[in-house]
Amino acid sequence: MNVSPRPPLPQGPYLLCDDSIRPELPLVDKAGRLLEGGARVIQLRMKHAPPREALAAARAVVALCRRAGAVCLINDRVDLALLSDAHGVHVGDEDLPPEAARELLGPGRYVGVTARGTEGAKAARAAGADYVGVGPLFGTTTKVVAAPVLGLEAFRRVVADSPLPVVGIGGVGLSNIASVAATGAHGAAVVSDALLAQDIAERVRQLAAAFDSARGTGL
Ligand SMILES: Cc1ncc(COP(=O)(O)OP(=O)(O)O)c(N)n1
Ligand SMILES: Cc1nc(C(=O)O)sc1CCOP(=O)(O)O
Ligand SMILES: [Mg+2]
Repeated sequence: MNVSPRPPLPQGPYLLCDDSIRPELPLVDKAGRLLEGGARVIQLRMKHAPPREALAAARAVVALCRRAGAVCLINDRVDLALLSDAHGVHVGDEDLPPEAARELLGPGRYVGVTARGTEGAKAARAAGADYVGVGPLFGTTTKVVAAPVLGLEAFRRVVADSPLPVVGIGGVGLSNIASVAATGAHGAAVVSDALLAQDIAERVRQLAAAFDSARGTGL
């Protein structure tokens, strides 16, 4: 029997806890609000925190997530994932290759990889990834992405053809998360729409309800 050492990544909204949005709010507070709203997957994305602050934040956020029964992935940094006992990492073209991340993390943790289309998803699978983050799905102002916006139709084709679960990213929010769920995507990654909300926890609840209502309907 072939038993995976990692349970499948929970489906639904995939929330990024990002230090570039509302930088005045500590990462651990952001994570607490995301978890209060029921977040089941959090990616800690730190592009500005100096190394010691980043390590402390990773340890604190991972501990919070574990207490809440949520999965915590660290963006880019395999070293911080190991030091903080995170559930895994998310890596892209400018980070360690997924094979190296897998080698360091072993079979018990998740490796997520950025892909721009089906070919990237196939390569990620061959490299030992668990899921692919595919984007930019819609226009985003959170990051300058050196790839064209996919749009829903192209994204739907990637979801259909990908050998790995697909998490859509880029411009996803309450106004369109149902359309992402309807494609059959495993998850929908949300950054600014949640973190800029006045009530972050309530926004996460709304995102989850919208995703669940449309999951795989193909509408
Ligand atoms: C779920 C998810 N998908 C894609 C990305 C982008 O990762 P990457 O290409 O490494 O870019 P940065 O996030 O490091 O700027 C992601 N973070 N999460
Ligand atoms: C971090 C990131 N990666 C992307 C990619 O397409 O690879 S888009 C993105 C930012 C998404 O932020 P928002 O939800 O605020 O649009
Ligand atoms: Mg990266």
